[in-house]
Amino acid sequence: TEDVPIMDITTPRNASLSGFYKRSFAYFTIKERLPRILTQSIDILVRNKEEIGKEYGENAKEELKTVIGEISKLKYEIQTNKPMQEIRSDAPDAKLYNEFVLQQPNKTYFTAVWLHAECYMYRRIREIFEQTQSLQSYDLFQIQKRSSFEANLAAVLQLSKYLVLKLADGQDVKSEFIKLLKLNLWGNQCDLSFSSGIVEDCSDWFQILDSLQPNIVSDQSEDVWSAVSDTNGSQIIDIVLDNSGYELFTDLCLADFLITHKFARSIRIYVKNMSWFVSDVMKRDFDWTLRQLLASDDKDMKYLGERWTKYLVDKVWVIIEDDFFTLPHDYSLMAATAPALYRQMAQAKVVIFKGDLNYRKLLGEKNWEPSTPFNVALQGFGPSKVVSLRTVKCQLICGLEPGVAEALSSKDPDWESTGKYGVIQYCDDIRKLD
Ligand SMILES: O=P(O)(O)OC[C@@]1(O)O[C@H](CO)[C@@H](O)[C@@H]1O
Ligand SMILES: [Mn+2]
Repeated sequence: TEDVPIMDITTPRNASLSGFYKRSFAYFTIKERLPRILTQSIDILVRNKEEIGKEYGENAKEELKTVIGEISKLKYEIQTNKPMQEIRSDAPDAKLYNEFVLQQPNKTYFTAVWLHAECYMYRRIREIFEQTQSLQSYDLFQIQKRSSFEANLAAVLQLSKYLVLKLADGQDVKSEFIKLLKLNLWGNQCDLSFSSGIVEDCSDWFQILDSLQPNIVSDQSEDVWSAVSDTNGSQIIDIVLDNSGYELFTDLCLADFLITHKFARSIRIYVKNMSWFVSDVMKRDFDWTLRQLLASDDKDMKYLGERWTKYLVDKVWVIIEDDFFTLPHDYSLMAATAPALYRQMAQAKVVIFKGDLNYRKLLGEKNWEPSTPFNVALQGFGPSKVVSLRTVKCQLICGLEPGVAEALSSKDPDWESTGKYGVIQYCDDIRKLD
């Protein structure tokens, strides 16, 4: 990357995050994290070659060689700051990608908007598998996602018991809801693109929930409660998922609680339709998780598996796959790019967005002045009431009291990229843009 005109500065205020700013987490991600994710994926393919051959046929073993070559090539293109090429695919989203990249002023990995470059990398991985005969449906990150769920079984077990015994009793529903909301927030720490494939055990959250309160740097859980517990109007709640494993389990517990206490008649659950940011949930991860619960020896886990399967059968829970969630577009572009999805979300009482990537998309990947109100940072996006549950894993934020960001930076300079802090933010007065 010697000949790249990277600026040795932090991200200027109000600029888009980009690898162009050397003193940023975006730069670090493109330089170190993304290539590492690709290297580790190759290792996993090599290690599982025989297994893959058994499952996908002998031809798959041959095609794996091509796949590995293509992934290495992608890694080289990133590291040497090449321009993002056209995606060669007939899939409808490929056309949108190609048009989108073409419109951007900066097309190389380090100079593009970070969100665009990072989404594009995962789309290219998809393209590599699309071009094979035998590995069309292979999910590069499946092994990691599954072992992360397994590594967190203790926490899943603990939460199952709590949900079945305690949260069903109807005592102090409000405080139980807020507790579950916070538990769900911290579940977002379990993200594999962050731990670069290293599975972490996030058990014992209930014990430490109170002690984590100071780390919620913007906490609008009271407002979330008011919106969710409103029994007038729409009784549909939307959840835009993030990661598989323990986080997904906490999401389903929240969705379960909302149904049990009649805060929603139905929950629509949005998933990714390709392997995404390593740990993000696809429909098949969701189904696999339910199968794990159904097959469990633990009676509470099994019971939840049965109840949730019934919710799906009865369409109390509905899983929705939509291309929009794997496009590089931020949410302010949803109304124009995916109008049907936008109208659908407008039917919801609230839409809950999970995680850091969704937050980046909500804020348009812009380095806002941290005290900017959430409703301004949303830049006109607001099909309905918007909730964000996000642990802070990269350098953008809004809705903080003046001085909070500065105080955190002096106390803990890396505070924005560790996932140690979190926000629960809410907006019901969208500023419409003209
Ligand atoms: O959306 P998630 O799972 O909470 O986080 C996704 C994430 O790992 O991807 C980005 C960088 O690769 C980071 O901003 C963030 O930490
Ligand atoms: Mn994720």
